Amino acid sequence: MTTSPAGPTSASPLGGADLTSIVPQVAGASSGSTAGAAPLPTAELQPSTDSDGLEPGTETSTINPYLLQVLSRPGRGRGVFASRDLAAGTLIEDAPVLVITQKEWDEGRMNDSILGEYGFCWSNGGMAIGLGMASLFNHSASPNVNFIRNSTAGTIAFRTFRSVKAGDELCICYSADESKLWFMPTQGKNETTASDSEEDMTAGLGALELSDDEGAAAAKAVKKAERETRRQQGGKTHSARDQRRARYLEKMAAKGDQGVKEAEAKSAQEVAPGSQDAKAIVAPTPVHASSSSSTVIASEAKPRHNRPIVNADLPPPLHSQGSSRHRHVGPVVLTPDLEWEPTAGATLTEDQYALLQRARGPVEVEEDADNDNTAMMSVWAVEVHEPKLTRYILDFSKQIVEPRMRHLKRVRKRVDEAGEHNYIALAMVDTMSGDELHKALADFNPVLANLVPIAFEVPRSAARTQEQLRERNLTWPVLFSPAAPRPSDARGMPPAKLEWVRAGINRILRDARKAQAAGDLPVAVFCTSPPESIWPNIDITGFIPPTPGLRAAAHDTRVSENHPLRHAVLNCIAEIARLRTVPPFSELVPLRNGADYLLTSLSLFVTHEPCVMCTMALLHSRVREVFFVYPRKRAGGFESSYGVHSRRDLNHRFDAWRWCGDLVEEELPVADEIEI
Ligand SMILES: C[S@@+](CC[C@H](N)C(=O)[O-])C[C@H]1O[C@@H](n2cnc3c(N)ncnc32)[C@H](O)[C@@H]1O
Repeated sequence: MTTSPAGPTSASPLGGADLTSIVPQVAGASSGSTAGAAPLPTAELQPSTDSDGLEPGTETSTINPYLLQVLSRPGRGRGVFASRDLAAGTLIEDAPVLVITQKEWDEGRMNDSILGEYGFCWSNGGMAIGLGMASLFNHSASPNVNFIRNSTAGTIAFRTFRSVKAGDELCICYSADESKLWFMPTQGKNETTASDSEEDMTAGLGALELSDDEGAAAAKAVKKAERETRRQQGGKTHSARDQRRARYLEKMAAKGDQGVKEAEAKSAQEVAPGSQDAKAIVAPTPVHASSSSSTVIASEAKPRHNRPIVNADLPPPLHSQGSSRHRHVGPVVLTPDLEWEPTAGATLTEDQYALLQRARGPVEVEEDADNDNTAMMSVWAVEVHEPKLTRYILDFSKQIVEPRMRHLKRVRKRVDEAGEHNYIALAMVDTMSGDELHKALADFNPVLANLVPIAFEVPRSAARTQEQLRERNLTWPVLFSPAAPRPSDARGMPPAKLEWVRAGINRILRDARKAQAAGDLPVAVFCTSPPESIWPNIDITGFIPPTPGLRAAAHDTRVSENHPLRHAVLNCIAEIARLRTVPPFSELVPLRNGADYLLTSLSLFVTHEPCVMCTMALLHSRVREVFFVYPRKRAGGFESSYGVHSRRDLNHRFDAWRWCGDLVEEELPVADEIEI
């Protein structure tokens, strides 16, 4: 294989290094998926110079099995190009990196040097300089390459995520928000820029504004706050949301420049809660994610079109494969887990289990009614004296559609001294009189004219337990329809779990207070994989073990992000979704089908009963249980009549528990008092 004639320039972090020295690494890493892609003879590797205004003279030859080329383009310098068609999902580069610690980076003022344009954010706030082709991928708002950092191996893998034609430039996305770039991106062939996008017509200009100039950023935020105030003074009616936002900006302004910058950065921030700092995103580095990470995903695969690119070549969008479809990117920085002291004891005392109260949805209310063996209803039945009439009577009964009788078996046999009696249930007593039924039978078939309707008291519902079945069959045989096993109260909960729940509740209350102090609504969430010591018995309950170590915390950011959908629960689910796309979570193989829904077998703590939208999101994510403090009787997802968490007409149900114990922090506003 030929050495790059252009090689690295003096401005390159590679210095005078010979690129051939990394070829074995690249070839080795790629060969697994290259199947027969032998390097072409050098004669065929000549870079194209005839189109696209490519500048001759600076190109390399192809240097790896995928025949990537380095070509220069006016306005954006060198870039990486495909010299042959590549299928989606092709690993085109697996580049080793040089890691520079955060201290070295800062002390060496490397951000201000040429390296600042080439560094990838790395774990623990460090930066990495990618060898091989890694540093030469240009930015595109509609990239065709994803990259995944692996801090353990010290490499960055670059993979096409849609098919690429020979001659296409291979681009990654440095940031979905082009206003955070430190240069004015130019548009490549067949590329969409942010400024073309309907979403953001000013993104290009934003790039100029977001320099390192702190004064400009602060001035911009102050202007925004002034606009907000002017709007308020204009005598318009303002929503509580507008007012909260204005108060938030005022608060930030009162904190001085730093506060204004924070507010500005937060509004602009697109990374998920939990990602470390917004500064890294606006810093002049190709920061494809925010700073620190143990192993980090990078590219934002989402193009800036409104519609996702649909391409038959796309690899399956499994988050377990690490191909992120998610807008949020950032490092794996897990929020600390709960600290708790498991208490001894086999069972909870009466006082203890009263600390948790089930939020009962409509199904449970219905099931409670079903549990009442004395709940009866009246039906008309006829006794069949001549077996040959049975068929006619059953045909007649099919004409009467009565949902309230669905749980009844049609025929009841009874044996007494006089012999065997067979009765067939036909209609509800409250829908017709005995005479009307008699006439209907005769009209249906004259052979039924002699039948006399008899009123019976029968069970109102199917049997949920074997015991109920025995009991109810004594009056009339009913169907057996066992209810999902669900505790009616916390009595069966292990005492250790109660302490764990207490720790979770204390934590969200503290987080809510912090959110409130920062100007947001005091609503906080913590979602976690419960410790194995408090799992239910897997063999009996069919409990799917949760993803170990997976956890996230979030709070409501509707005020600070000025966005109506940034509810705490949604923020938290989004963070879990993001975490599942990055190692180590992306590398875990689901234990069984359905085991890798976003919140499968996870527990979630939330200060306030979630709204219906958030409850539905929890249901879709298959959360296992939710603990909350403040109910929202009017519009909550649990305690209102919606009872989203436990409906028979939805395909998942989960437990919702209200914490009724002491609160470590002084009380937060109750849910119906804050506008959430
Ligand atoms: C990581 S380097 C990419 C390789 C670089 N083009 C080179 O020649 O070394 C990042 C720099 O490339 C340039 N660049 C990347 N994408 C660009 C784009 N879409 N438009 C203009 N310049 C771009 C910017 O100057 C940026 O600072």
